[in-house]
Amino acid sequence: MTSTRAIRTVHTVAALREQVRQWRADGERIALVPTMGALHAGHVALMDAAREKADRVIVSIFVNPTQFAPTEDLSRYPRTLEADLDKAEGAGVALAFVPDVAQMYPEGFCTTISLSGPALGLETDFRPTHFAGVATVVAKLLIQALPDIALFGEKDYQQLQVISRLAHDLDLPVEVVGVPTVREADGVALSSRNVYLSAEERAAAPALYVALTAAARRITFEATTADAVEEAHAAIIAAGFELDYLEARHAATLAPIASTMEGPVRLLVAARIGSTRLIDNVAV
Ligand SMILES: Nc1ncnc2c1ncn2[C@@H]1O[C@H](COP(=O)(O)OP(=O)(O)OP(=O)(O)O)[C@@H](O)[C@H]1O
Ligand SMILES: CC(C)(CO)[C@@H](O)C(=O)[O-]
Ligand code: BAL
Repeated sequence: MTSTRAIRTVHTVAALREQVRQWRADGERIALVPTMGALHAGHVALMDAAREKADRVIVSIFVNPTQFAPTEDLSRYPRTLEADLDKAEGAGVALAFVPDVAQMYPEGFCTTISLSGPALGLETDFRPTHFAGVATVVAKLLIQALPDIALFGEKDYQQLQVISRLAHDLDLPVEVVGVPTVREADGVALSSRNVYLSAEERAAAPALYVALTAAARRITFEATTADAVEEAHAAIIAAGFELDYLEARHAATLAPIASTMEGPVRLLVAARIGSTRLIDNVAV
């Protein structure tokens, strides 16, 4: 069957590499936007930023099993490939790389990346195997596509710092670019997992961003982080969430930080409401 789409879809590393080889021969600059699909306006912002910085944009769509713990939502994670291809095409993406699990993890696959630094604490305290899975799949994608730049959302702020460090430490010849979080009008960060929220849970969801921005304002005044974090903690619990973490960290290293005198501060939160786990973060 011949596709009528302007976007080309490939499923194998060999086909991805052949397309990249042709573009490189034409002297074109290439951007990669890694995703797990279920694309929304947050992903489109990454693609738009990629279009501004490169001649050709590749989006990868792969729900990576190795970053999910056995108890997590791998089986129910939203999968909307046709709508995703429409959105990517609308955003001017030239190529969708849509591998299956056997393509990414063939029989006998047994290599993972071991992390420290920005991977310590926060998400890792609650999803201990998560970043090893993310780092391994992102390293594979970067080596498969060899883009000039790769774009990631600040919504997953710890992931962005882990990947920046990974690319630097492994001398991957790619510039890692962070893109600001796209939010709903009420402040809720767009996320594929928002579809899990009931109407009542969705109504409570802005509490995360409201509490974070209030804490950021207070820290700007007081310099110290502890009291503002405690106040935000209480506000989020009062809104009906169970808190995994709410912490002030150094914006680049993600080391714990007590005051703005020690460096730039980022506030990061993960909280659960019903069966949904949301994350968010703001700069101070
Ligand atoms: N609201 C957003 N603003 C900017 N970037 C985003 C936003 N949501 C996701 N991204 C980025 O899109 C890329 C792909 O993310 P992913 O496919 O996991 O989507 P997601 O909405 O974050 O889903 P999940 O619910 O799994 O967290 C990541 O770099 C992520 O940070
Ligand atoms: C970077 C990523 C595509 C790796 O699977 C994923 O963690 C995501 O969507 O943020
Ligand atoms: N956007 C992060 C992917 C995950 O939570 O698995």
